[in-house]
Amino acid sequence: MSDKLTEIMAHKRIEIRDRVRPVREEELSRFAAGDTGRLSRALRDSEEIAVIAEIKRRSPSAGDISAGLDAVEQARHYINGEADGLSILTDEKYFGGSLRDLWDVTDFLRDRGRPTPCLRKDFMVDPIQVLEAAEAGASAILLIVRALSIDELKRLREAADLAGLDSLYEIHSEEELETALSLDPRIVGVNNRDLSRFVTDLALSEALIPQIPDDIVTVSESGIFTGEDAGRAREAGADAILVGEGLVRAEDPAALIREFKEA
Ligand SMILES: O=C(O)c1ccccc1NCC(=O)[C@H](O)[C@H](O)COP(=O)(O)O
Repeated sequence: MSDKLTEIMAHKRIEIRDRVRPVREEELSRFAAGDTGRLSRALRDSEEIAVIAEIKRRSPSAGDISAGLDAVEQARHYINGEADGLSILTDEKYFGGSLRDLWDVTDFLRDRGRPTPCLRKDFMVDPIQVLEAAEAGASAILLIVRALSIDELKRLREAADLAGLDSLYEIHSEEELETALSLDPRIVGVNNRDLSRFVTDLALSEALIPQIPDDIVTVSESGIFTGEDAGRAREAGADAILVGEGLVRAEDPAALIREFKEA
């Protein structure tokens, strides 16, 4: 695992330590309500390349991106641009996010009558975080394959399934792809960012996405800024792109989402 990711995961395990407790099946399953797989369906149903638009104030690679960003206002731009899904970074220390952002955005979407699915983008290590995601209205969680043991991946997936949440398996190598494929994924995301050097390269999506079976929804993540980048991801066979910094810095995020979709 890269140094930064090791540091973040170690921090996360300490941060959640006081909240960890056994999570009962009934606590999770009351959220399932027959609507499992909302994110994977939304991404697959999109006629153009689907866009998951991310809310992110800062990151280890970019530093401050938009320290004062209002999560709901940003979500409003994304909805105006017809984003197919939203990704909300809930990690405070490294990304400036919070669970409050997730609650606020899902409340906003519900009030607007918009069912746009939200991904809780965080460093998941324990089922309690899956329960928190479901309580806050998320439709999906992130599982970073290189950061978790097989047992942890299975335990988190089981909790997500019980709560009716999709699991996005994030990979960065062929070996991680093999691991993800052994776990019957509905969604696999290729993270173009090398977390040890902090450089992004869409060539990774171009190499890995064609190796993913067609019945799995594929997402190209990180380092996408232009219509041309989105076109490269689409050419590689991606069903969706996940874009953070490019959209947060954009003067008109809704227009940029439309540009991605037209690429
Ligand atoms: O973005 C980082 O610097 C980072 C560092 C360590 C772990 C994860 C990190 N990013 C999380 C993400 O996956 C991105 O926020 C997401 O893919 C969007 O990337 P971008 O469009 O390049 O902002």
